[in-house]
Order: sequence, then C-alpha cells, then structure tokens
Amino acid sequence: MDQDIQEILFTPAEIAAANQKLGQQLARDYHGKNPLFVCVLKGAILFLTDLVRQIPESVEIDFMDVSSYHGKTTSSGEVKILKDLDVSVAGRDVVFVEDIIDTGKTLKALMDLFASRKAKSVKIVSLVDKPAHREQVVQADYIGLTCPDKFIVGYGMDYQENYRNLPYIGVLKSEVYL
Ligand SMILES: O=P(O)(O)OC[C@H]1O[C@H](OP(=O)(O)OP(=O)(O)O)[C@H](O)[C@@H]1O
Ligand code: HPA
Ligand SMILES: [Mg+2]
Repeated sequence: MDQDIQEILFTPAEIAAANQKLGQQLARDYHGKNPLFVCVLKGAILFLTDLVRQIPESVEIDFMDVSSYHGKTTSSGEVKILKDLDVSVAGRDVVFVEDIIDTGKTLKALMDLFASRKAKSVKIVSLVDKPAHREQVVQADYIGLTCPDKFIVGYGMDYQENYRNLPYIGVLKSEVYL
C-alpha cells in the first residue's frame, strides 16, 4: 500500500492528537447528556472507535450507511441510504461522526433526513475537512484536521475499498486512479 502513496498528510501521532482534542471538546459539551453518536459507514469507523475512547462518560453508538462515491474519486451526487439507524432519535442529542466532509452532499442529505426526525439536537464531528470542493452548505461543529484539495486515503478512507487500514492519512498517487 505504501508504494501507492505520494505524500503523508497526517501521521498517526497527528491523528491521535486531533482525536484527543475532539474527544475533550465533546466530553465537555455532552457532559450528562448520553448522546447518540451516529457513525457514517464505512469511512468513519476507525475514527469513531478511537474517538469514543477519549470520552469518559457513556455514549451510545449506532451506524448509518450512505454512499455516493461508488468507487470513484469524485462524488456521483446521488446519495443513497443503504442502512438506517436501529434506534429512534426523537428527543436525543445526536452527533454525526464523519471521516471527511468534501462536497458536503452526504451530510446535507443526512441533515435533511434528520430534520423531520425530532432529535433534540443534531451536530457534526468530522476528523477531516476538505473545503475546496464544497457544493452544499454544511458546517461541521467539530473539525479535527483540514486537508488540501487532494484525494486522500487511509485511517478509514478508501479508493475502491482499499487503503482504509493505513494508519496514516496520505495522498494517493494520481497514476493509481488515472
Ligand atoms: O462530502 P462528500 O462529498 O459527500 O464526501 C464525504 C463522504 O464520502 C465518503 O464516503 P463514501 O460515500 O465514499 O462511502 P465510504 O465511507 O463507505 O467510503 C466519506 O466517508 C464521507 O462519508
Ligand atoms: O478525499 C477523499 N478520499 C476518500 N474518500 C473521500 N470521500 C470524499 N472525499 C474523499
Ligand atoms: Mg469511499
């Protein structure tokens, strides 16, 4: 895998530091609230598991599977809900957990869907923000790292389902997908 990476953007230590900071902010803001963390599959799974271990109080977790990239490096624009939550969010403090916000289409679709679900609050934590290609207005409440306008992989993020298990976040060599 390493040979397909052009440049490491965030090392495991930088990712861990971002997780610790985000965990402290969330622990403070959700103290006593028993929030529901909604992990957006599959990319956010590594982030979720590290993030929740930074929080000393109990949080609930659930999963949604939404996909729009379909094995490409640019969003298809069509967001499909492949798996919905198992629990009701009515009256709950919900936190969407994302690995990356890129065009914003995935989170816009999720926020629109949740507008009618009567959650008490809905916020967003994203490990990475890539603001260069935003097509929908989506404001994350908590952001760990900001990345340049490059297609990145690792720490949950994929290209055609590969590279998710890289322990760092790096830029994929363009010859891999051209
Ligand atoms: O802001 P956007 O342009 O919508 O892009 C961000 C979304 O795209 C990726 O998911 P993807 O659809 O590739 O599914 P995956 O997490 O299973 O890889 C990523 O994990 C985010 O959920
Ligand atoms: O840069 C990215 N890498 C991997 N998955 C993604 N989904 C949106 N942007 C990206
Ligand atoms: Mg993907």
